[in-house]
Order: sequence, then structure tokens, then C-alpha cells
Amino acid sequence: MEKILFVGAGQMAEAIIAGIVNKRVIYEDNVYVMNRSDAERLDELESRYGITKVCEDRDFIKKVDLVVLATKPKDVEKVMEDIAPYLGEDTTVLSVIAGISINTFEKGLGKRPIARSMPNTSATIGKSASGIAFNEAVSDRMQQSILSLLNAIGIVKVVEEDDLHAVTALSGSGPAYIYYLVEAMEEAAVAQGLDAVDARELIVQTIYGAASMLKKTGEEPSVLRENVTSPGGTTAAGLRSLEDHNFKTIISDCLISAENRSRQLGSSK
Ligand SMILES: NC(=O)C1=CN([C@@H]2O[C@H](COP(=O)(O)OP(=O)(O)OC[C@H]3O[C@@H](n4cnc5c(N)ncnc54)[C@H](O)[C@@H]3O)[C@@H](O)[C@H]2O)C=CC1
Ligand SMILES: O=C(O)[C@@H]1CCC=N1
Repeated sequence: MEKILFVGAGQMAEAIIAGIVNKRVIYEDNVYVMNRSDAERLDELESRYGITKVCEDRDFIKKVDLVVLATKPKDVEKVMEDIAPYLGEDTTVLSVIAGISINTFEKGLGKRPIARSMPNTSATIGKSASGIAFNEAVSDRMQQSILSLLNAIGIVKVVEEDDLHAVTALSGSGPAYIYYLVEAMEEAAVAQGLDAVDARELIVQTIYGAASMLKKTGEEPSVLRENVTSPGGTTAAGLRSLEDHNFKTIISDCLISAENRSRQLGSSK
């Protein structure tokens, strides 16, 4: 793949650009970005990553191999109108937009190679957990190129398109749940008398250590949990409180709500 153009220059576009440029999967000279109106934001990305902004020159879209759509779902109709006349016949489109189906893109952009993915913001540091589905027009070669882009920003799972709603709920939104957990743990620890800075460091290291244990040992989470839990000890007391508050139901409701919202975003288009 030679040239990539990002349409939409927000959080997610920057996370992916940072990941692929820092890992050198593609030279920054071959990465382009455009957005609706915010020239300052394009300048910022240009100077931060050495990529190139594309302002009014829509004809430039014809010259790229891959267009990455990274706008909000509500802007998708307008974006498709804006870019459709300028896409080359074989230009592949990769969406990172939550909820919007491949079928919607085929309707708005014509039958062409389309990939629909769901990365997360940890792409910034090469630690995204992404899902992706392709339509049948994406060549094996282009699939490999796109998978290597997503592998450069973390891990990627190829899934059935319908499962991308569940992936969005799980790993697309997932970082926010973990950050919320950190906020809750920190507030509670400070209320118990710990210094906020110490508490933050202890929490971050605890989450990092637990995630690394899961990854490095390959052990079941239930086994690792039991290893921490002495009979009649502190962990058992803490876990009992989580169970009393229906922790698993809370998590299940959280994922179902997010999945439903992803489906709604798609069906309102
Ligand atoms: N933020 C996240 O954690 C994740 C977001 N996503 C998806 O990524 C997409 C973007 O999200 P964010 O980066 O957070 O949003 P954002 O609001 O930070 O960025 C959206 C960008 O799109 C631009 N834009 C709007 N209309 C446009 C148009 N017609 N032409 C060109 N550019 C246009 C805006 O100027 C802005 O730069 C969303 O669809 C979201 O579902 C996916 C995975 C994770
Ligand atoms: O909240 C959202 O809609 C997007 C999709 C996944 C993460 N952020």
C-alpha cells in the first residue's frame, strides 16, 4: 500500500496515525489527513507526526490506495457525499466509525473494497485491541496490508460483521470502563486515607500487573483470582461485597447497553 488518507482528524485518527508512524509500518510522507474545517488541528497533526494535510484539494482523494473514515457516526452521510465523487474505482475504504454497516458504505460509496474496523484509543501506544470485517471486494493483498496496519497498533481479530457491535461494546469502549474503574478505586482509596498520588501509582501498577499476569501466564482469570483469595481473608471479603452488588450483572448490562447503542447508531443511518 502506497498512500493512506485519513478523513476526520480527531482522537481516533490521531491514535492510529501515532501508532503506524511510530512503528514505521508506513512512511509519514505517505500519510495524509483532512477534516471538515479545523485547519489548526491539521497543522497540529502535521507538525506532530510529519504527515501531510489535504485541505480543499478533493481530487487528491483519487491518488490514494486507502481512505480511512474516522468521523463521528452522525457525520457519515455528509462524509460519503463529500468523498464519493472523488474515489478511484479500486480505492479501498476502511471505516473505524462505530455502528455503521458495510452495506451503508456500499450504498453511499458504491460497491468497492470496504473494511469495517473497531480499534481503541490505546492504538496511540501500540496497544489497541481491534476487530475487523471485510466485504468480498477487498483483495487478499489489501486485507493483509490492512491487518498489518492494525497489528502495528496492537492486536486484531477478524470477526463476522455483526459481531463488531459486541466488539465495540467490549474493546472499543473498554478503555473507558477501565479508566472509570481507576477513578472509582482512587476516590475510595483517598477516602480511606491514602495519598492520591500514591493511590494512583498503586492502582495503575495493580491493573498493569494483573493484565500482564493474564497475558504472560495464560492462566484462567478464575485461577489467578483464587490464588489471591485466602480463605477468610481480605480478598474474600472484598469479592463478597462485589457479589452482593451483582457485579457480573452490572458488567453484563454495561456491555449490552453499549452493543445496543452501536446497533442503534447503525440503524439510524
Ligand atoms: N474515541 C474512541 O475511543 C473510538 C472512536 N471510534 C470511532 O472513531 C470515530 C471518530 O471518533 P473520535 O476520533 O473520538 O471523534 P472526534 O470528534 O475526535 O473526530 C472526528 C473528526 O471528524 C471530522 N469531520 C466531521 N465531519 C467531517 C467531514 N464531513 N469531512 C471530514 N472530516 C469531518 C471532525 O472535524 C473531527 O476532526 C467515531 O465514529 C467513533 O465511533 C472507534 C474506536 C474508538
Ligand atoms: O463511544 C463511542 O461511540 C466510540 C466507539 C467506541 C469508543 N468510542
